[in-house]
Amino acid sequence: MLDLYGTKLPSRLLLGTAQYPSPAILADAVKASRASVVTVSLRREMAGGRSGEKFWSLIQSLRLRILPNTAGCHSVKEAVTTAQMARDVFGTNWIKLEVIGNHDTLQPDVFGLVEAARVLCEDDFAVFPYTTDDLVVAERLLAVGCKVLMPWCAPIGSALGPVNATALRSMRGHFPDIPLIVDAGLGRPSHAALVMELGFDAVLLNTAVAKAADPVGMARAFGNAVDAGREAYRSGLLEPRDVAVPSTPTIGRAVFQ
Ligand SMILES: CC(=O)[C@@H](O)[C@H](O)COP(=O)(O)O
Repeated sequence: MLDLYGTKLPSRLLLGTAQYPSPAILADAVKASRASVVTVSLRREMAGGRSGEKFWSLIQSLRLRILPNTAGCHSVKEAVTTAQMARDVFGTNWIKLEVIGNHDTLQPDVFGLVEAARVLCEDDFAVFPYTTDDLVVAERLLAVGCKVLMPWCAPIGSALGPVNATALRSMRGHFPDIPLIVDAGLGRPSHAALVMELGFDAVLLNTAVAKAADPVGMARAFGNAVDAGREAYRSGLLEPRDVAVPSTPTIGRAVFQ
């Protein structure tokens, strides 16, 4: 089972709740994915008025673990304040911490991220930092109290999939005991399977499901891909090699008449 801050979760898929064609499709997609955690944006809640209330009731009806996020925050102050409000609104100390540093790539401001994580960890938050695949930044996040890391594999919403699988592999190797969740940039179920085969503990995604022609079918496909990738990792994948190795025994000689 996936263990995040002492909470055991049956699924290794975390799903975002934005951009779905309708609330009903969102609910069906979440169920089809078998996700056990959904992310929710405080900004959306606050901006939504009555529709925000309905959305929140829907999310609650799913009876899943909620991971509020600080999506859209560009400074330490903004992210910390949003996290503190989210704790009150959603009744959880879990926070997916985003401090965005660049408008074009939506990549994290890793300096602000470490500082915001420090403040929030001191305030007893369970911080899930949305970060890059940089090992030094990862060390800093762990040093200030994060117990989970969430590296991107490509820019949010890009659907590019793992653009630097080598860096992800290296991250897994450096932090064998830290839960690592790939967050952002996954476009296809095969991308999710690939990062799970690398030994990542879970994936978090949104756009690839919400914007699919059939979000419910795509959610199911991602759920299956995550399971397949995890089982493949646990079953011991073969290392690729450059030379052929016969897969059929060739002892003896065939007799031709
Ligand atoms: C939903 C969420 O919390 C984000 O970090 C992000 O939106 C996920 O990325 P994709 O939308 O690229 O899957």
